[in-house]
Amino acid sequence: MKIYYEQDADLSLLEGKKIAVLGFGSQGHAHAQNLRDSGLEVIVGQRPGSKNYERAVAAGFKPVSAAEACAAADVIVVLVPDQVQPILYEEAIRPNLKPGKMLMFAHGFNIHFGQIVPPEDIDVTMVAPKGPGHLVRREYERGAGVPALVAVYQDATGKALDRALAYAKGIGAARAGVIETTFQEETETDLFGEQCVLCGGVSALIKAGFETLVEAGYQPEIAYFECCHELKLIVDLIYEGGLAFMRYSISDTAEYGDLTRGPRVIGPAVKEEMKRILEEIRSGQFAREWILENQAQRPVMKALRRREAEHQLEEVGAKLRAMMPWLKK
Ligand SMILES: NC(=O)C1=CN([C@@H]2O[C@H](COP(=O)(O)OP(=O)(O)OC[C@H]3O[C@@H](n4cnc5c(N)ncnc54)[C@H](OP(=O)(O)O)[C@@H]3O)[C@@H](O)[C@H]2O)C=CC1
Ligand SMILES: CC(=O)[C@](C)(O)C(=O)O
Ligand SMILES: [Mg+2]
Ligand SMILES: [Mg+2]
Repeated sequence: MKIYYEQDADLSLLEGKKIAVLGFGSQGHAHAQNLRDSGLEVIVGQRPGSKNYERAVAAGFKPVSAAEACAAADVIVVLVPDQVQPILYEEAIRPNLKPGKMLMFAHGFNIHFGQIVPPEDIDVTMVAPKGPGHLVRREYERGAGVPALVAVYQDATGKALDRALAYAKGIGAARAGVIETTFQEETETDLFGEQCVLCGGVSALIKAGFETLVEAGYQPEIAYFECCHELKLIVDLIYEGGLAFMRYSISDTAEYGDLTRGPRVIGPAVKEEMKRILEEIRSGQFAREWILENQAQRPVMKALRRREAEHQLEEVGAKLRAMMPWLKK
């Protein structure tokens, strides 16, 4: 394993270069501001007429169209949603690629699954933060950083890795550690993580626990505090000191229940399903499904989003969170 830190990255490789950050959303707003605060020159490519445009202006940028940003830039970072990237690539990016420029991503989906095929005379790299965009900004501001993965898909200049590492340093990731990987490994592990553990697995676990208690006649408010609200407090301990520190902090009663019951909840059947989901990712089956879903104007996504929003957990949670104004961001 190769992991890089601040001393391994040379910011001067990007000094005097123009970096076009396309998109001012979750990752975009964080990368643009962190890079600028690191002393680098950033051009924000953001279409007008949206909240994100106003946010970019409020942050002191002068947003231009994606095409204009790409034409002016030496480094182009694609931080619009994955499903939008192939369209933006054809319309605004490809016509403005010149030999020696570097095209960058924060996730490998479109390159790995062949939705974007760049010309051979440019560098193609990735710096993928292992955390949500808003934390990429928040951590940077307090002198810390969110770890990231770095990968090189094409090295036309011979300097692709060093330039990508400079970028990783610019967004603050090198403070926490930047692990070298490939587009394939990043794409497959990122999709697996968000589907099975971080987002899909956790949401399903919370809902199953909540529903079990409510169906047994317990108060939904108590079920919410127990199975959802307190999760953050427990995860914070794991984040700080691993499972051992979490188990040190909880009662012996909780720890015994954890050790004996946890593996029954997440048993062999769950792991078997995880393996099937991983295979769908590796084979491209998930990618095809998601690409077609977008082409069909997202019928499944819309139906599922609606159904989720109507879940009792969300209703009860909104009511309880309103009484804790300090949670609001
Ligand atoms: N979210 C995260 O924390 C993480 C994301 N990533 C990766 O980073 C990349 C960006 O993701 P994320 O930050 O979530 O993206 P967002 O959904 O936050 O991106 C929103 C940005 O894209 C613009 N945009 C959306 N649709 C269009 C369109 N049709 N044409 C032009 N611009 C559009 C938005 O502009 P407007 O306001 O005008 O709609 C806005 O600037 C992805 O590759 C993702 O996989 C990687 C790690 C974590
Ligand atoms: C936040 C993150 O890393 C994710 C879950 O991979 C994503 O938003 O795609
Ligand atoms: Mg991720
Ligand atoms: Mg992801």
